[in-house]
Amino acid sequence: MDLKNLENNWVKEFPKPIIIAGPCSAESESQMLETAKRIKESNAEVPIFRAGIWKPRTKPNGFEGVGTIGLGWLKKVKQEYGFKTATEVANAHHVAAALEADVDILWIGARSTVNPFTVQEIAEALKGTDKPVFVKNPVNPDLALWIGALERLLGQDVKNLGVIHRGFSTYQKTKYRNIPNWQIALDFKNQYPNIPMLVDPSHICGNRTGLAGIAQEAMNVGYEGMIIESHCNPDEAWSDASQQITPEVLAELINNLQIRNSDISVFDDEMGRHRTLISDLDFNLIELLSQRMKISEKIGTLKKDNNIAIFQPERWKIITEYALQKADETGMSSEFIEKVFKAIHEESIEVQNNI
Ligand SMILES: O=C(O)C(=O)C[C@]1(C(=O)O)C=C[C@@H](O)C=C1
Repeated sequence: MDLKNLENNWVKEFPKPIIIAGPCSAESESQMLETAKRIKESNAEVPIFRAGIWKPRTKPNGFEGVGTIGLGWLKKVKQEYGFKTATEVANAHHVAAALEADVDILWIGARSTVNPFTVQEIAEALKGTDKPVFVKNPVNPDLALWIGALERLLGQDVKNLGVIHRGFSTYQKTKYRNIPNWQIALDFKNQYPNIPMLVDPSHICGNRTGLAGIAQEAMNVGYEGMIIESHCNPDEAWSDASQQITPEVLAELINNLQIRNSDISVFDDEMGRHRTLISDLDFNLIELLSQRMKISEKIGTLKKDNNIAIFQPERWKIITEYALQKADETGMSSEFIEKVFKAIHEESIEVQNNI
């Protein structure tokens, strides 16, 4: 059995988009029940209630979760409000306790996905379970590590799988807590269209204002749903207060989501024409790039014969400035053109280095 052949029929049990919502951490029975009640009363379609029971914190002395007592509260949420329940597991003890408490859905967090020993331990503890298990992307942008974690689960006969895109750590200060790096998630989706992918706007944004935008972008590219943090009193939350929203704000966010149709055949003719044009342009782009690299090779030979450094910052500065000016004139994003030209320059230097 291969990841590509998994049927993942468990998804069909849930309305699309699948929404998992609830507090970052379970704090008390009353906090859990009030959050659950208000999500229920908001009438948003949320079939699964989440809560962190064990919290991996960056530094010691932070709130590390209430532990197993919280599993009883999750059970109450299920009994009183009919939600399925979900929590994160990070070692074999967590798995044993969560299975014992009949939590319905489990996920492996981003800090665990990076560690093959941890993933292997969790996978072995989950051996043969038919509960759905989600794997969050690793904190570093490594697609193979993400896929490897799923393979470890499948190796233990865990066949109901899903993934969560929660963004990637970066040292740079950005408007995100974890930069989305959509391309990695889309590469995953491309390779494994049969594995449901949820977005985690809370961890990508780290604040309340960006959540709706990220959730919508994920729906636009065909994600199956989202996992999002909601707390009855977000400002007083014991963990990640700045990214949690009330159940009422959550309901508004869900109700405003536009869900797109994945079937493109309705536009067959028009889409076909546009796609032919794009194919032509792509062909020309590659032709031009190839011509550019051949000229770079000639320059490279001149440089080698005359013992001149390959990297020429003055010339490169002129090229970049011109490209950015053109980007502006044609209404394209300067970040995009900068990225493209950096990639071209890198390759050009490589070509000259190989002479
Ligand atoms: O103009 C040159 O010297 C080149 O080799 C070409 C080129 C480029 O690809 O544009 C490559 C390397 C230099 O750093 C600057 C420019």
